[in-house]
Amino acid sequence: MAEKLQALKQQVCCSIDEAKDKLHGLGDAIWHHPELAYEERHAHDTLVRFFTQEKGWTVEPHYKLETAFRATWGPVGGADGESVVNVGFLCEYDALPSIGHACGHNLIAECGAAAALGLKAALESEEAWPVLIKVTVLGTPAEEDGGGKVDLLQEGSFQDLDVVFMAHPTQKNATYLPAMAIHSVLVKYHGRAAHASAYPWEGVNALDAAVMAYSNISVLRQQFRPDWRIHGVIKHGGVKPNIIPDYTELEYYMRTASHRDLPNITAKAEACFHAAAMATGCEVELLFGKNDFYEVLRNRTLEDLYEENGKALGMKFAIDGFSGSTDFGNVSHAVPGIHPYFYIGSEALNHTAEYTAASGADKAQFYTLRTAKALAMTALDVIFSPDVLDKVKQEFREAKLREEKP
Ligand SMILES: NCCC[C@H](NC(=O)CCN)C(=O)O
Repeated sequence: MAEKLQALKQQVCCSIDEAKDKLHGLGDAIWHHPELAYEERHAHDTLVRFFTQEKGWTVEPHYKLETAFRATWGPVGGADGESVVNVGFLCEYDALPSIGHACGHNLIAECGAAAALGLKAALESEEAWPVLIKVTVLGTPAEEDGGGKVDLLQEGSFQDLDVVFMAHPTQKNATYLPAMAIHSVLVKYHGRAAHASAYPWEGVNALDAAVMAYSNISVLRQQFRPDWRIHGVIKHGGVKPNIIPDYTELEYYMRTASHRDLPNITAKAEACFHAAAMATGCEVELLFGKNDFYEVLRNRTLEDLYEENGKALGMKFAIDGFSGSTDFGNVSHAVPGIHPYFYIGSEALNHTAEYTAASGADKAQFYTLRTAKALAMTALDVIFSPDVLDKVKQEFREAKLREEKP
């Protein structure tokens, strides 16, 4: 049995290696054409074309969202009437404003596609399987802004998945990093314009409100727990020194280790925004982001299997580190899954121009496809032994119960 599983894992690796040029082409096409959240039309079309050209996939473009897609293969194996084990791989492909693929989502898309291709090839190489198996690739837009996975969850797109995999590029390999829950807010101050020298007393200064809000938050931060974060930018600050600004805009992200704390951090931040409005006489408008992201719910059974497979492929794993947030967090509360991180051959930091260069470099290919192999091998572990899937699901149920306790 163990030898058979090993041979199938070998098949995963060979198939991904054989497809490496077209997979590189896929990631490259997305990297060369960076698109913002919900606008990823080129990436969507590129991925849809890719899976349409591959044999055996049923492809649904514009799946529930304009720039989402679904590609499914199977079910295969098993006996009639048996329930299906549906393995999901996720592809992200949105970029950041001004700096392109500075978070390497082009590589996430490539990695998800590669893992799906590798797993399918291994499944095709074997005639008999103990269970019916289906492979699903979901193209999930808007991770950097909005949360396409949360939209898709609300549409029921994850309901028939048993287990779900994706991997995110960073500076090291890690089976898990503590992604934080996040809530966002756009803050608008409305004041009144006036000539800043001739009759400033006629003005109501919206820039003063923005600056006070920024300072209030900075003071508040000192009292935060170490696992809370708040950070913002001034998006509009006025137009000319001699016009008292009548409108300013800030955007803030509030993060906590658990989504249960988001209302607490939000209440504190709201007080800061309102205080600035009151002090300056401005009107304030708070527009909250449509989707909160949850922290990632861990599944150590899957993490351990992934680590074992990664190590067999030569990966070295870090055991700690920091992270931002991800809409995969919400997925992990609905379906057991993992969101490991992978090294791409560069020490550059995410969300910098240097990382954009690194995620488009040829060097990143080896690491991306190695990660895809480890994901597909982990999927094989789950499929090959029903006990493993039971353990994964049991751990998920227990984690949910713990998490739901008051
Ligand atoms: N508005 C959501 C921001 C998500 C963003 N995610 C990442 O940077 C990590 C994955 N791309 C964040 O700021 O954490």
